[in-house]
Amino acid sequence: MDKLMIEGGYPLEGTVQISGAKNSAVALIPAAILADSLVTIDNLPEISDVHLLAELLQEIGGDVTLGKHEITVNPENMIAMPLPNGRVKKLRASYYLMGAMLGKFKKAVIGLPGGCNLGPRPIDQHIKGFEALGARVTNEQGAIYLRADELRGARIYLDVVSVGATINIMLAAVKAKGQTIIENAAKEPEIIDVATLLTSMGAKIKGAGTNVIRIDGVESLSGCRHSIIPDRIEAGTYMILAAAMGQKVLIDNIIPYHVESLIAKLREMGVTIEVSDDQLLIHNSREKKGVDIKTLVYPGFPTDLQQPFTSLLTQAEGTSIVTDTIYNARFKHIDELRRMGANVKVEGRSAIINGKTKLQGARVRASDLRAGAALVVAGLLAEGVTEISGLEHIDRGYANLEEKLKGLGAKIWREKMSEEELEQVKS
Ligand SMILES: CC(=O)N[C@H]1[C@@H](OP(=O)(O)OP(=O)(O)OC[C@H]2O[C@@H](n3ccc(=O)[nH]c3=O)[C@H](O)[C@@H]2O)O[C@H](CO)[C@@H](O)[C@@H]1O
Ligand SMILES: C=C(OP(=O)(O)O)C(=O)O
Repeated sequence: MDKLMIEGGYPLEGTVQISGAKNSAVALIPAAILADSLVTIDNLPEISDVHLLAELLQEIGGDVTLGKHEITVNPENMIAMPLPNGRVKKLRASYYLMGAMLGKFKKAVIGLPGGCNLGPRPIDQHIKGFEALGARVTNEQGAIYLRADELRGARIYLDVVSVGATINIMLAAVKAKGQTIIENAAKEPEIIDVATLLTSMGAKIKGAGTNVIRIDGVESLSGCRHSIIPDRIEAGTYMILAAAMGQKVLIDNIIPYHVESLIAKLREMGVTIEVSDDQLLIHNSREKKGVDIKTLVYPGFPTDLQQPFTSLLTQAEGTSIVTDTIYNARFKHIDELRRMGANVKVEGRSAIINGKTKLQGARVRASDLRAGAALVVAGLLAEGVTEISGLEHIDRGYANLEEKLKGLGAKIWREKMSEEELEQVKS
């Protein structure tokens, strides 16, 4: 197992290319199950979640070719093979196999998903949707069993605005008989991306990106080619890094409109940002003001950027308050930031940060994907060397992190963990 080593204090300068969106890719790959012929998806990020999903599609008989930036899926020989254990537990998005397999085969057995441990992450709204479409859903020893004689369109009001439930219901409904209406749907750009792929396959979907989505079921879906949108969370992470340590950093291949809430907050802190069609130029300012953020569903400030943003706030003057309204326990990075010298405390759903503080390199552990991003930001800011374990989380969502950061001038490398360190991580 590797650890990430960062020698902090070096300014960042240059251009970083943003990869395709993780949270699109992990829904688009399962969506390919629904087609009758070859689906090709490009601008694919090189992340472990993509590898796991490719392997899962192979487990159910898919003919899958995974390249560096492209995946092709031939679903012709797929079968409704149960997937109760193994890889499904290693990522969150394995829950999309439920919607896609139910939509295609009218049955599926899928283990409960894994993913970042951010406190409770129920899937009751996904199940409510599947049941409304006519499926019988049971939980048997940690695996979800879904069966339907036929799927019929229904009106489904989501009690909680959920990205996963919105996409999963779309996947199950595209081939159902009649019309499905999802009310109080999530509006994230990744939902539009999935609807775009399904539409290219022949689905009839209106309203993706608004809070009411209408789907008219079709008999069959065919193969197509699709290009994934840029990852707004990866882009946001590099924007935060540029604001923390950058002199002049160009963030390339993005949709600036998708990161407006972050642009607004960085400007409020005193960071200068020039916006063009598919790029952002970030100039660092030495003095940054503290700001408050509250995470909200899109287009509000994304919960997935809350953790790296907290590291940046340790460098801002005054008190900042970060409140996460989506996940109440998304603060596992705070103890690690304190270990590095940050003056932060957690009260209820908020982290209170007093800046500006000098950070010191330390041995820290990434408990989840964006906690890892927070520690990378802190490591680049800190004096001395920071050692980050828990890299398997970071590798779920950041494509070529070291190469991208080295290209900007960071001192960052991977090292094998010693036997003693491995024992410490396990205990
Ligand atoms: C693979 C993927 O796309 N992951 C993203 C997705 O996760 P995910 O789709 O799992 O997150 P949701 O949007 O579903 O969750 C939002 C909130 O709704 C709650 N909830 C959700 C479903 C449900 O059936 N019942 C319920 O109570 C959750 O506990 C959470 O508090 O959106 C999150 C919120 O933007 C992001 O942090 C994740 O990066
Ligand atoms: C929470 C995240 O991922 P997942 O839902 O895949 O665990 C994330 O991308 O920040």
